[in-house]
Amino acid sequence: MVLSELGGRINTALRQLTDAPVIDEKVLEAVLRDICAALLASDVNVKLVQNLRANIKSVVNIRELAAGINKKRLVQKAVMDELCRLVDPGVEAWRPKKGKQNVIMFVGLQGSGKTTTCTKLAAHYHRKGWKTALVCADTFRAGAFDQLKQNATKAKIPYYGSYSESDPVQLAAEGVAKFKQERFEIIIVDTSGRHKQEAELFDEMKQISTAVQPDNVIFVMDGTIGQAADPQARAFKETVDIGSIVITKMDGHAKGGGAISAVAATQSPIIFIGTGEHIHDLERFAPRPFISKMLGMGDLGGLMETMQDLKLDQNKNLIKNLEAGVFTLRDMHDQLQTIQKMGPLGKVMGMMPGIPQELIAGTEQEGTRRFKSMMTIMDSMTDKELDSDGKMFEQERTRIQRVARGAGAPPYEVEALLAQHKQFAQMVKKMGGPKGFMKGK
Ligand SMILES: Nc1nc2c(ncn2[C@@H]2O[C@H](COP(=O)(O)OP(=O)(O)OP(=O)(O)O)[C@@H](O)[C@H]2O)c(=O)[nH]1
Repeated sequence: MVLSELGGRINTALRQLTDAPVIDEKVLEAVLRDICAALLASDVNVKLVQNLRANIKSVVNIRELAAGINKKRLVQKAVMDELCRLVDPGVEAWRPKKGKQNVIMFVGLQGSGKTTTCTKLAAHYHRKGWKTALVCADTFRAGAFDQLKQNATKAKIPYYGSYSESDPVQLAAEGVAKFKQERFEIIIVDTSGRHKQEAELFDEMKQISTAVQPDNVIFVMDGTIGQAADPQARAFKETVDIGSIVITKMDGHAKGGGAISAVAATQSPIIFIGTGEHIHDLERFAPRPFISKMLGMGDLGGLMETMQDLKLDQNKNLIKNLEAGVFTLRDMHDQLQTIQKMGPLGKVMGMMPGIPQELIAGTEQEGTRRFKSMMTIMDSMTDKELDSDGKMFEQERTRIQRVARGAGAPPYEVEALLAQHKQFAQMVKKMGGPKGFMKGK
């Protein structure tokens, strides 16, 4: 899962607030030190980390806080707010307009994932009912047109390109003109990349931009890029008017922090992240849900969208329960089962509230093992237990022993699962109800 290790480390740092008998400046210092170290290890830009630390310290002035104020919650909130600010330039992301010919131009270095992301984005809009087309203006890399053609054909998306025309500006202009005339609503233009920020690449980008007059320029950045992200993003921003960012390769072991900090350099919002090589491996990005997911707190909005996209109707009960602010052990059990149906573990997992962070971290194999162990524990519960809020385990602790025996697992694993469930049931309760998060959906 994206940045799950960073999320885990930040959570560990924050746990010091719970463990300390009194929260004083020393404790706050230790928490901030560990959070900053974790961010730096994930390649988040050094200056941004320094700002984050200073901002939190200015909000949480331990010595001057009045008695009775919940310091732990104050620190947690300040950390959450600052992490969100890190990925939020405070600019509203561009949105295509219905009934208009929206031209989107992709830019980025070679191999950053432009061509792949163009098709992913086209497929995304196509799924949502927009009349979408692709234009390949990458004449630099010989295989680029074939790659786009292949992906577009698979996704049933009309495309334009040429094997013989070598002028990318002309190709782009022709393709866009053709699709505009045919009243396509989303016209995505793929451009070529180069090994590094060369003058030639930037000249070409400028010329294409002048020729097609894009409504939005998307800057595609490789998530594994590290601290080099900052100068790269600045160089692109100075040449073309970047409107939004997509960060790719955020699956696997990408640290991601470097690319994420590019938000500050470009002052442009990240709109999607790429999480794999397949056409559906594109996740919508929004600051708060992303941070919430990174910290293992789930992303209900993203989850709902994915469930709708994948037409997972069998989860009607879960949706009903979530809306009512209820989250039983059976809901947790069903969530895990749903993951199995959704394909590779870890893909959708981070979006699901109630899925322990430890399950997401580490390799696919480790995840699968932990996943199976949780399923076995829940399969050893009775129907009454599964449909409950888990309190009966606290009241009758022999139930824990019985389930552990049945699952062949140590009792502490059962307790860990129950603790996790409790935490998320509380969160769901807050989000449900008349004013809750789900009501805005
Ligand atoms: N794992 C993973 N791989 C990705 C992702 N996005 C793209 N890739 C892979 O990255 C490689 C480069 O992607 P391309 O789309 O060809 O990159 P490009 O920016 O168009 O490259 P040029 O046309 O040479 O400029 C391909 O092997 C893609 O499959 C992603 O989100 N995750």
